[in-house]
Amino acid sequence: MPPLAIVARALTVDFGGTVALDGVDVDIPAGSLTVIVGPNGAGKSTLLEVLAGAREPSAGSVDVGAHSRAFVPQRADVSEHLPLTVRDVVSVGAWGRTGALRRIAASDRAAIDTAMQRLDIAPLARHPFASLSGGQRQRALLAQGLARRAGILLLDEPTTGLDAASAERNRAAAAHERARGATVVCVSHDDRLVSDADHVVELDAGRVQTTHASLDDIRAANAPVR
Ligand SMILES: Nc1ncnc2c1ncn2[C@@H]1O[C@H](COP(=O)(O)OP(=O)(O)OP(=O)(O)O)[C@@H](O)[C@H]1O
Repeated sequence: MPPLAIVARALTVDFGGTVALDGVDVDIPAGSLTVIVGPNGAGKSTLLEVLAGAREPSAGSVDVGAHSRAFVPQRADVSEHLPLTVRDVVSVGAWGRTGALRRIAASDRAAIDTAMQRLDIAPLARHPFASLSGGQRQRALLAQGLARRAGILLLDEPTTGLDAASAERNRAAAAHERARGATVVCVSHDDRLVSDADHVVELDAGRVQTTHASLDDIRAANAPVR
């Protein structure tokens, strides 16, 4: 049994009568690429938010040990009116390491530059974030997550709505993070990303249906990937 980066037990999230998660237990192996799959409304994004520490569950526990976490939601939570450049938005990723009011270290600046290059947004560094297209914003937010250099990187649908080249770039970024030693957890409907996974968690109606070591495992079990 490999060491675990995340141990979640009996997670329940109740949105005032809508039970999004209903007693979910998940173990995420350290250093794995885990993909959470399932139909619309299954509770995937809610589970990712709870694993990221971005949402308190109604009941249950999440243990990440000493790992730091970086969470990349699907959409930007950045006001259109804030005069932030793309580089500013990516730099927020380093705040998790330095604190917002401390000087950004040279190693953090290098991580910010590398993340922007990896997602091919370096030419947009000085552009206002609000002027970016949806796909460009998604890449900037993923770059923000990479700049954090966290032990656990949680990505909500990192390839949805992107052109083929951008989707491939984001899959490569996830693979690179795993190769760096990070534990990467994605919610995705992307078969290619699922086929890269070491571990697949299938959710339906707020419950874990099955966990699989890989896409081949799912196919062998005849379970459709939705
Ligand atoms: N903030 C919220 N308030 C109330 N209900 C919510 C909220 N967020 C999610 N839900 C409900 O919780 C359930 C699970 O939603 P969630 O977004 O986690 O599903 P999902 O599997 O990520 O779906 P999709 O594939 O469509 O993104 C759904 O019934 C949804 O309507």
